Amino acid sequence: MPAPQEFLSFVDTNANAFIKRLAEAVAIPSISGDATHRADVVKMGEWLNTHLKAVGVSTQLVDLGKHTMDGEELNLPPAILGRIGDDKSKKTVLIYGHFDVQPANKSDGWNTDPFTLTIDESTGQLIGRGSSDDKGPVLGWLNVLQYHHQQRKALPVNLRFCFEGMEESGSEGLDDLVERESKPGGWFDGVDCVCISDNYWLNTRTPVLTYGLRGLTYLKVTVHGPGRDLHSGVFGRTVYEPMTDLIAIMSKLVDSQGNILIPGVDEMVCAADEEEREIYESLDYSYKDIESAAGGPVALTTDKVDLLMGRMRYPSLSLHGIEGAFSGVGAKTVIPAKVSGKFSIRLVPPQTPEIVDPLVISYIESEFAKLNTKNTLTIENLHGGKPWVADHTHWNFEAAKRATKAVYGQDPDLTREGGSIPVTLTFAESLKVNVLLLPMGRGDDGAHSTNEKLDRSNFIEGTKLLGTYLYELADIQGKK
Ligand SMILES: C[C@H](N)C(=O)N[C@@H](Cc1c[nH]cn1)C(=O)O
Ligand SMILES: [Zn+2]
Ligand SMILES: [Zn+2]
Repeated sequence: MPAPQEFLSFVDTNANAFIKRLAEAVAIPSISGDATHRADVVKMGEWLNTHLKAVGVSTQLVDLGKHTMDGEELNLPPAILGRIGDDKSKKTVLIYGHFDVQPANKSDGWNTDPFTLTIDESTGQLIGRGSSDDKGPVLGWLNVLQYHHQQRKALPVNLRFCFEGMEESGSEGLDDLVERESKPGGWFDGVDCVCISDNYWLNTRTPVLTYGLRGLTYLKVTVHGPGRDLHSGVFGRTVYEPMTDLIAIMSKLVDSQGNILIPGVDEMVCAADEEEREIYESLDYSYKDIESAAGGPVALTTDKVDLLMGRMRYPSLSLHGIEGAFSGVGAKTVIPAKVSGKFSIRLVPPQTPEIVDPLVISYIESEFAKLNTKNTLTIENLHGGKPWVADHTHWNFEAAKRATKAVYGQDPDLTREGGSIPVTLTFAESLKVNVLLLPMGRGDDGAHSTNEKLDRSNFIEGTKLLGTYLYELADIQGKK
């Protein structure tokens, strides 16, 4: 059953109202990684809950308990469970998304206020934190629901929803909820497949369906030294300096070509054979796509297959920052007393945080011992998640492929995503059903970066894609 023309026209007619609603969502700075914004994450969840109920979804806010962040005990933002439809003759689809965002400050290099959705009329870009990751896609589902509710049209499938406010900070508390609700009688009982719209096309031209995600382990290495910050003129060359030790350690984790220097980590992943390289060769991609998305001529190689495998099928280690170091304007002559280096490793099968962390910790400890310093070292895991790979020949993918062809007039590329969505594997394992990633945004959206945007056409055609996918699912031969 193709999506009704009336639905597609409704989306076009209401495009401006949908953008206005996206602006409301972007205006709530729901930054999960910043304790001072925890109330905003809760507010964003309440906003979404209200809008879901307004389009006919029965919802429940679920308390996920507490957690500790930067030494402070905080309430986790409630997750939202939703349901609409209970027709036994229809398939039941679980939709996941997140309403938290990454931090953003104008001073990071944004051209506009990150929490004011700015419409660039010349490019059609909707610029603002969360526009692409993941408020745009989440609101895409609201747009689809609004048509069915307002026009009193039955949905072609039953829907279940799971929205969280901690995805950007390790999805704390969510695995337990998903496992509990996947049991007989639980909220997700009877789910036939899962759809997540929370990643990106590879480029700016070709829609994709995604069948893999990298996992993640995020670590914080702290070097503790003197009892307080010191004057470098008074103490320079007389004490062991924490920053010097930390930089020595951080410089031994990865080289400038991206090779991970921790013994055993890169080696854990087998090399691709010629047949596998051909899969990457067939994707619509070039080093120019990565350079234009990155905003500079910085690709590690011009070999497209090596670039794609670097993003999708091999692990990567990135250095993110140093807490406690002097980073303000001016030239403060300080020796920081305690500094923490933060880095993460994107993991691919068979790697998991449990397997990789011990290798990392013992390597850092042995490198630290070689420094012969009197400073001390601690290592913490801030959060993590396992990698995930799905069967892309499943009817769930076939429905999404037909929907893509119908909306965009072209077949999607099949990709693995370099980013992580920790709960994906939990859905796959707890529900034992196929999970599909159906992204809305483009490869140059700048998720997590400055000037994050979602193209107007991706928001509007992406809404059509999500709705059309539900109609194709209803039609396709599969379970039910
Ligand atoms: C792919 C998804 N939209 C995303 O951005 N996931 C994050 C998850 C995360 C983990 N730590 C912080 N955020 C990512 O891949 O970085
Ligand atoms: Zn993100
Ligand atoms: Zn996301």
